[in-house]
Amino acid sequence: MADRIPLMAGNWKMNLNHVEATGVVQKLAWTLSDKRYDKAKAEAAVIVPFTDLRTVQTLVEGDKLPIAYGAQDVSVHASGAYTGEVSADMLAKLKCAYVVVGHSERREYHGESDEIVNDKAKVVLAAGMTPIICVGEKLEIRKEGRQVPFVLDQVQKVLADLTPEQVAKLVIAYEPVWAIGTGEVATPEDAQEVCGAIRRYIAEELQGADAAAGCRIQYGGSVKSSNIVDIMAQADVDGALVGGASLDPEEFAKIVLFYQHA
Ligand SMILES: O=C[C@H](O)COP(=O)(O)O
Repeated sequence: MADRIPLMAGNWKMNLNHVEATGVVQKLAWTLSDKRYDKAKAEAAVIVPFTDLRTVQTLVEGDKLPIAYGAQDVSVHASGAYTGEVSADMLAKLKCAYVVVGHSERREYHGESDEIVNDKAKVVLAAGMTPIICVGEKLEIRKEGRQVPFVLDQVQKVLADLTPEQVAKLVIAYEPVWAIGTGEVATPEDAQEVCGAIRRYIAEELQGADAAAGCRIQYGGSVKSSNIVDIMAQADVDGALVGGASLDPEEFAKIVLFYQHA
């Protein structure tokens, strides 16, 4: 896995208000420190609702916690009359390290296309943060055995016009939609098949070998402490985007600390 430090990102989705966030982040930090967490072996991040960001920032900075944080979405617009939107500069001002773009729930419920996801990735990069760009196929595509070409087509579109240097630093999350929140986890081999194909495609067809070697590719979909070790044993899986299991700080800490059992 070269020198790519695995990224374990907990996507809280629309769960945990800012008061609850304090307790969860503190408990996560205590548990990690208790278990001698080593930042060089895995990076821990929480991807929280917008309303939690300032609280999490204050906690992380104040107590110097070894936890990165970020947002779940961003506007493509820089500023102006876009009611309800949050700009990349606003997130950068809150010192977000990461911004998730193109999550399948945004694609499904808010009609986000690959082109919008590409625009969002660009504004995140321009504001100095790292996008976690989500791709993944629905069940019918998987049943037809078309998951690899389908996801590579998404990858080509969401990475359009990005430079090799930008791609080397970003994160791609492969999340088969049929495995999200369903308890239906892809096998480690399923995850490797698509993550490996993404890396080869970037190397051979898109931004080149250095970009492919630097880019971190996560798996997401019903990740738990009981399956993370086998998933992380795959050559092209550089971490996980974790939904439900990240709401429990003890369970999420076990996922971050997967390397202690690898
Ligand atoms: O962003 C996270 C994914 O949607 C996975 O969610 P899940 O772990 O609850 O299946």
